Amino acid sequence: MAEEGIARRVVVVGTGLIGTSIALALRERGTEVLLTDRDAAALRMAVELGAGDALPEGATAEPADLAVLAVPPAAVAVTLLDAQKRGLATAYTDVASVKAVPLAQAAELGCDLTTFVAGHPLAGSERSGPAAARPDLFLGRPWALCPTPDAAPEAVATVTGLARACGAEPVVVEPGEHDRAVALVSHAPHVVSAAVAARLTGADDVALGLSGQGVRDVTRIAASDPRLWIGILSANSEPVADVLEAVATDLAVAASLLRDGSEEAAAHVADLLLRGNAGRSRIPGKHGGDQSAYAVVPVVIPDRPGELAMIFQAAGIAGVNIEDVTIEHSPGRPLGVLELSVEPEAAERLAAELRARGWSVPG
Ligand SMILES: NC(=O)c1ccc[n+]([C@@H]2O[C@H](COP(=O)([O-])OP(=O)(O)OC[C@H]3O[C@@H](n4cnc5c(N)ncnc54)[C@H](O)[C@@H]3O)[C@@H](O)[C@H]2O)c1
Ligand SMILES: O=C(O)C(=O)C[C@]1(C(=O)O)C=C[C@@H](O)C=C1
Repeated sequence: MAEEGIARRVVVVGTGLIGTSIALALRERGTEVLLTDRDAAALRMAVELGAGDALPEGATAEPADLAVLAVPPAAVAVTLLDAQKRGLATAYTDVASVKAVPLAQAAELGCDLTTFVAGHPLAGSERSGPAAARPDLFLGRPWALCPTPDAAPEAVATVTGLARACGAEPVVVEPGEHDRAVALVSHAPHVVSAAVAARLTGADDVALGLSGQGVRDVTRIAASDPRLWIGILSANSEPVADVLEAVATDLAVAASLLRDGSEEAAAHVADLLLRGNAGRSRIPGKHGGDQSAYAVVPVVIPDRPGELAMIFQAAGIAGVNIEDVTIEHSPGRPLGVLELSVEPEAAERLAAELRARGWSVPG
């Protein structure tokens, strides 16, 4: 170990979106990374992206400090068994979106659970494969860790160090609790997104042509790889079904109230919308903070090269840290609205600096 909890040499098994993103984040910190994937093209691309070197065939001369198994949930247990038989590393972790089933499979296969600490970074994308990988994917995101009672403290320290090295916040949670939690905040939302997107398969050109940002936001994750997601959902079926049934009840009640058409019925629909506002406001912002804690400074920006860079530079000159950024494009016009989230006390200073430099800052 170079320093406590920080691995010097890491093997990444599975060079898709998550494995390559972890490898890139580690490479930025100078960690030696060895890569392997059963798909030769995915491995080659990860190597070309600078994520590390290909792991030589057969056992490595000296076990790495850590092997990260970034394969689909159904492949975690067999991949762990194989990696442990090859003596790839002194500690092992996975990144699968579901935890209880792969852990039970690993125990059943006779894997060594003293060196394995199951993990799950809560960051990703609707895109798969190494081409979509980013070293900053995990910055400020939670990274669930589910050590079993058998896990050695050294293995827990090494895997905690991996999460921190990728810029994430480790959160220790029991596997069953993890799976129920992600059913609510990740897996059921995925199915709901797919159900909304599925309505569009029969949409005509007029309807599709009127698509705004709302439908794009609600359906972004519906573009994900169905093979990966069926593996996730079927390994967490009961908790996901519980959430989907509750959502389906809300939707069925809303539909019947809308058909009713009375003022009283509309008030009940409004109640669902208000519960939606309340639920949405409970999602933590960056670093687990309250997202409503930031003030938003809107800036009208012409669609010109270098515009964003100049705005960020002006924020730097004003000594204002930008916590988050969104861009709303104005369809068919060479304009957009940039929304800069900043600490409330910095909002006026930033607005004044930007106005002084000629940008339009409404409000
Ligand atoms: N996609 C996300 O947003 C996301 C986020 C967090 C965690 N995860 C989890 O990360 C894991 C990987 O997902 P991904 O999005 O990177 O998928 P991906 O399809 O981009 O990459 C998976 C890689 O694993 C390889 N692979 C599959 N089976 C293998 C095996 N038996 N041995 C070696 N390599 C094998 C594939 O060839 C592929 O390159 C999954 O367990 C998933 O649940 C995904
Ligand atoms: O942002 C996305 O594209 C994701 O769907 C990422 C997301 C999530 O639901 O937040 C999806 C599955 C993972 O297990 C972790 C993260």
